Order: sequence, then C-alpha cells, then structure tokens
Amino acid sequence: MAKINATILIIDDDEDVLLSAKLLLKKQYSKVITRSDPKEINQLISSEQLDVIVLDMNYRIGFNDGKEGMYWLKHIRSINSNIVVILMTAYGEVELAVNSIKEGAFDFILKPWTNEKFLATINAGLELSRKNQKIDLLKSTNEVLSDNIARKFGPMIGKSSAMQNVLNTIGKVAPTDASILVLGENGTGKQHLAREIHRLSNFNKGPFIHVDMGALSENLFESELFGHKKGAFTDAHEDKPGRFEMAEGGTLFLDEIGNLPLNLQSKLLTVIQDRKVSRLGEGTERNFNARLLFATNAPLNEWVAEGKFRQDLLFRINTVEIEIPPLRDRVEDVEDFVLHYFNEFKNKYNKKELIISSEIVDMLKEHHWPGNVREVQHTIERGVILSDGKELKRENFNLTTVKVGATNSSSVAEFDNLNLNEIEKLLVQKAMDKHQGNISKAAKELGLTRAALYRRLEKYNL
Ligand SMILES: Nc1ncnc2c1ncn2[C@@H]1O[C@H](COP(=O)(O)OP(=O)(O)OP(=O)(O)O)[C@@H](O)[C@H]1O
Repeated sequence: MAKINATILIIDDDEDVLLSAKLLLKKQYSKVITRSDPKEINQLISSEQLDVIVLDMNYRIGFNDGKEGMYWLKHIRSINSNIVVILMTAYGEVELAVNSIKEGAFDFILKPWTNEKFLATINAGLELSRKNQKIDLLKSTNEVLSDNIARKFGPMIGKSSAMQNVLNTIGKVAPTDASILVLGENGTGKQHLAREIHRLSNFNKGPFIHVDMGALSENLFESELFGHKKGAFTDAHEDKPGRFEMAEGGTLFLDEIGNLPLNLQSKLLTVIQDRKVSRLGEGTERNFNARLLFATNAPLNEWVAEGKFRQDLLFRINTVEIEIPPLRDRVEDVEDFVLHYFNEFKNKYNKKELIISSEIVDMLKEHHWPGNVREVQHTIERGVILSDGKELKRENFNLTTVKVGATNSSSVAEFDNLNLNEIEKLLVQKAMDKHQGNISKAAKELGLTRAALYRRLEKYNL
C-alpha cells in the first residue's frame, strides 16, 4: 500500500510510546519523526513541513497536571496555526484533554491506544491540516489577483473642479459605514470610483466584490447574491456562498442596482437592514459585515414615482449620493485621460517612439465622448493600433459623433433637434448597422460593455 505523503511528529518522554507509535505510523505515512524533549519543537517547525504533531501532556516525572502539554500546544499554535495538534493523555486526564480542545487541540488520544483509533484520529487531523494549507494558498492567490485587478484600474484621474468635488466627498465618506450610491452615465468611472472608496475605507484589507446586476439573468439573482444550499434547485449541485458572504470584511459593490427585480428589492432591503443573509434552501441566517456600495445610470427617483423601484430601498442605499459628471462636462480632464491611455497603449503595442501632437489632443478635446472615459480608452487604443508612422494622425481616429463647438458641422445639424435619448438611440442604431449587428464590435465602438449595449437595444426596441 502506498504511503500517505505527510510528516507526523510525535513527542513523548516515554521511549516505549515513541517506538510503538513510530512502528505503527511509519507503515502509513512518508515521514514520522519522534522526539522525547518538547524543547526541540521550535527547531523542527522551522526545518520540517509538519502536518500533524502528536503531543504528550506531561513530561516531568510525578507531574500529571498537563500544564506542560498545554504550554506547548499554545506555543505551537502561536507559531503556526495550520499545524494540527493531537494530545496524548492517560486515562483519568480526560477532563484536561477536553480543556485542551478549547485551546485549539484538534483531538486527543487515550493511552493505551487502539491502533485503529490512533490512525483514524491522525487521518482526520491530516485532512484538516490539508484544508488549512489550501485556505492559506487561496488567500495568497486571492491577494495577488485582487492586486492585479486593482492595477488594471490604475490611478484616479480628475483634476477638473467637478472631479475634485467628487474626490473631496469620497475622502470624507469612505472611512464611514454610510451606504453610497454612485450615479453617472455609462463609462464615467462608477466602478473606478467604487474601488477608490474601497481603497480609502476601513474595509480595504478585505476583498472588493463586484456584482453587475445588468449581466445577471433574473433567475440567477437570488442565488448569486445570497448563495444556495445543495439541492435548493435543479442545478444546485453543491453548497455555494453568495456574493454577500464572499465580501465579508471587504466591500460589496452592487452595480446597475436598478436592474434588481421588484420582488428581490424587498429581500435586499431586509438583508441590508438586518445585516443577515441566508442561502437559498437554508434555514439558518449568517451575519455579514461588509461595506455596501451601489451604482446606477438609471433615474431611480423617476422609477420610484413609476413604481419600478422601492422608495424604502432607495432611502436605504443613498445615504450619500455621488454623481460623476459625464466627460463632456469636465473637458479639463480629457487631455489627462488621452495622455494616460496613449502611454499605456504605446507601451502595450510596442510603439514606444510614437508621439501625439497638441493638434490631435485638441481635436480629441473637442469630441463629445458619449461613451465617456471608456470611449476615450477604446478610441486611443484603436488609434495607436492603426497608426503606422511616428505620429498619431487624424485618420487614425474614427470620431463620427457630435463635436462640441463645431457649429457648422453636418453631424451637429443631424443631432440638433434631438433629445439625449433620441441621440443615444441613433448612435446605437448607427453602430449596429455599421457592424452588421455584431454586438461586440458595436459595443466596443460605442465604448460600452456588451451588457450595457444589450440594455440599450432592449430599451429602444432595436
Ligand atoms: N477618474 C478616472 N481615472 C482613471 N480611470 C478612469 C476614471 N474613470 C474611469 N476610468 C476608467 O474608465 C473605464 C470605465 O470606467 P468604469 O468601468 O468604472 O465605468 P462605469 O461608469 O462603471 O461603466 P458602466 O456604467 O458601463 O458599468 C475603466 O477602465 C476605468 O478604469
């Protein structure tokens, strides 16, 4: 029979005990170390990858109060709480052993032991030790991934007075527990701001969990947000935590909150009020402790009046409301965005010699940017890719939408008599025609996510 790959340390001052334990365990496990003096623990913990330590409770002749065993148990746990400690105790010291479990021992083995029970206890301990190690690994992986995502979002750009006001407000509210509702058109940077609030908050050591309500189908909302128990519905093949649980100790960002169906709005309200969640199909409630942030580009106040959004929920989520102005209303920021993305993409596409003239920057400053910052990002990326000389040229950009200030341009005339919704509909239609219904290409051109474009197609019946 193949041995289990594990290192077990046994410490007991009785050489007979050590010998018989070693004879039994070495048939099962790849490495079994025995020591009679617990003082060697420190050195062994640093030199060996220990999975389980089996520790006697008493070491000095005549002493059987178990104090030494308890001391070493606490000591091991303070150095590495992933190592599973199993205590060995003689008949009559069971009460002591039970106390040791309160101090973090995994279990105890009564001397003299039966081999079967001894092995079963060690195997169970080993399983826990493996789980502890896996959790540690996942925590580290999670930290690296979160860091990578945060880097992808980059620095906060916005020297315009409008953005300075926004940043000033978040500086004040980020360290509080207040729920924040971020408003703004698509691509204005709502998620970017939510991440900045998380960074400045007291929850910044925890995860940032983003839920795009616009991308969830109606029957998935509940289980995504609150989790489910195995068997709660046909596809629930295993227990699964919801996003509320995943955000524990961090921030839960519910994006496009306006997309939450009415019946779930009341459930969300109860969860936020009680700060408790229960998984679908499960009776027990779990407390949650996470910062809640919300965002939408929907006119929630109008929706309340139309009965599409619950007023009590709106009051709960908008303790502080922050509106990010569209980019056309903070033209002072355009140049910084252009240069930021220009540097990013010329590095990415290995065009380090490429330059951008002030004429091109001025041209870009005049553009209306209906897709806001995301449109700048995509426009510059496309421009850098299409450029072939040393300098970005006008023709590398395909700016066909309204130009601010270009009063005699035909595109302005075309939009002159339309309201914002009609212009949006026209732009969406144009992009869809141009790309023959290809959602990804049209979304990219408009500076929208696919989900955001789908919502508009639905809204305008296109
Ligand atoms: N102030 C800013 N500084 C730097 N980058 C920004 C800023 N605002 C937005 N961005 C960048 O613009 C892109 C779009 O921003 P984001 O996804 O936060 O917008 P959004 O309002 O949440 O969009 P949507 O409503 O479509 O979900 C992201 O790449 C983001 O990093």
